[in-house]
Amino acid sequence: MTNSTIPIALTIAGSDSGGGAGIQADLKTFAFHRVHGTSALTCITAQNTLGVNRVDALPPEAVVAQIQAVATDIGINAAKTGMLLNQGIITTVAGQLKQLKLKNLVVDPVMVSRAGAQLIDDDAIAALRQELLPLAAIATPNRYEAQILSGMKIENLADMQIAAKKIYRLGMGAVLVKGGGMSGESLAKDVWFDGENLEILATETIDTKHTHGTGCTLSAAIAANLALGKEPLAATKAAKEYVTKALKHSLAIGSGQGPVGHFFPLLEK
Ligand SMILES: Nc1ncnc2c1ncn2[C@@H]1O[C@H](COP(=O)(O)OP(=O)(O)OP(=O)(O)O)[C@@H](O)[C@H]1O
Ligand SMILES: Cc1ncc(CO)c(N)n1
Repeated sequence: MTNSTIPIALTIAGSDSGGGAGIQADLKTFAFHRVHGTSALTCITAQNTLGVNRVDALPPEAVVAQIQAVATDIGINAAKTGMLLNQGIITTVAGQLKQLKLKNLVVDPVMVSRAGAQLIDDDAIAALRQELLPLAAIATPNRYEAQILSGMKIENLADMQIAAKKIYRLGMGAVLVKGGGMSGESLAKDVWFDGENLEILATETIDTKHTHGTGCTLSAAIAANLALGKEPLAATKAAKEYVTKALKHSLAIGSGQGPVGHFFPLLEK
């Protein structure tokens, strides 16, 4: 039977040749949620479980053409942005998203990976802060991105809560400060702030080094859940449960940090 009612999600992000993060993680995550995934590539990374070897940007016009191709024909119920790399792409993407008046927008402000790789030009951070983040329904900085956006050091859960409140002032609907880069008690606890509710989202902590792509997978899962009609906080809680399960079935491939197992029910032996 054909299906004309499947929700549509769009990812605007970079390609990860290793298949664990970026566009590849996003499309797998959308598919797992039974959401049709569409994509606008911003850049191509030559990347594996050990790190990023090379990045090639696409021209901003090419990014616009991809977004327009999807928006004018297929439609978009929810979108996420990931690695946008440079100021030109960020400004252009923000302009497009403003025009589309998309309510369900998740902005993963990708700047630094947990492995320490810088994934954005220095002069692009201001554009991200001023032009894109205010359009987000939900923004999902990791520990290091939250430090840059809040201008404070984050050492513990209390710091994450203060940072969440500061970042919220940039104008998004809600912020989730992610705790994958924390240690001790705060590891894998995320802080949610939407202007009213300050909540700690905690799931089981998984003892694995194979965490490549957790952030991309989380923001894609939030977008998928928004496309399915969930409210922002419920969408985020469900996404965190999904990432935890995918981490439990992470893949020990390559000699560095392997990716999460996006299709874990199919991976069970
Ligand atoms: N070991 C772990 N056990 C359980 N959950 C984890 C673990 N590590 C990360 N997470 C969760 O994964 C999600 C992504 O957070 P994280 O801080 O890892 O993002 P990130 O640094 O953007 O990821 P990446 O750059 O690797 O894509 C969060 O919900 C976080 O709590
Ligand atoms: C393409 C891409 N996007 C995002 C991240 C952050 O994990 C990455 N490592 N690579």
